[in-house]
Amino acid sequence: MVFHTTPSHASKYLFRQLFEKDSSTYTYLLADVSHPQKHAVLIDPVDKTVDRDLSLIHNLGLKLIYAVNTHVHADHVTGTGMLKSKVSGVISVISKASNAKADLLVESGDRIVVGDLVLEVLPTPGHTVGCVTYVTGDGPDQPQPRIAFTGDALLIRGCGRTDFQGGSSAELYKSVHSQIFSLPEETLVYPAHDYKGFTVSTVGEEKQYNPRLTKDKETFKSIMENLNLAYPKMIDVAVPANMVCGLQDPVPTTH
Ligand SMILES: N[C@@H](CCC(=O)N[C@@H](CSS)C(=O)NCC(=O)O)C(=O)O
Repeated sequence: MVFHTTPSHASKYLFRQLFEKDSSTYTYLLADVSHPQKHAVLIDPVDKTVDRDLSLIHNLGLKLIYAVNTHVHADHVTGTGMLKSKVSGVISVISKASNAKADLLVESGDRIVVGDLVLEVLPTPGHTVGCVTYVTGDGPDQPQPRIAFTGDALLIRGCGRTDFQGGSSAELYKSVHSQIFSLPEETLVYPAHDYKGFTVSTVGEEKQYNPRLTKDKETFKSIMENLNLAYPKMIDVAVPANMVCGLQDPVPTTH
């Protein structure tokens, strides 16, 4: 149990931060363990680590309901399609704005409900057109402080690049400031990647120390135009696959 919850909720929700080392991707497992069936959600699963994640879910006695993506990833294939093929009833989720296929296409203000746990959808385009942040609800029965799963919009002391998939530095600046930096300062920030060894931050910390997003908009745009990053190695495979959630409607295996 890692949530910094009030004592009354300390044993209600389960949270795990999982890592896929080849793409430095974080996957998050959340569950309402007070729910009779222990409903669970995976955020940003990776194909290579689906078996690890399912083994954990099995060990913990959880029932996976949702496999959720923050966006169409360019550096790895999502595990969403594999999860659907291995666990019946799993609902794949991505934003409507991503133009990708999934069972549930979410947009601003939508809520994903997992037991009593609520994930609210905040539109945070800029790294890609369809990026969203999922933030836990602010009701009294929700984790305290709130938790924001920012995908690649906001990384710890960084942010997602804006040079492909409809990326826009001006849009990303607006998204982070209006949607994420407006959350309570103590809100925990859990990104989709980390390349520096960080695991978690807070909105207040990023508002103070993020070396890109603390700058004015024009300086930010200039920083983003001069990152000179190589394209992700898997982009040509990952983007088309992730437009169908890895494998949206898998053909059942016959033996
Ligand atoms: N070397 C990796 C890709 C690294 C990279 O470009 N990361 C993206 C997020 S995944 S599309 C990014 O936005 N990075 C921002 C930054 O400042 O590093 C690979 O080849 O896969």
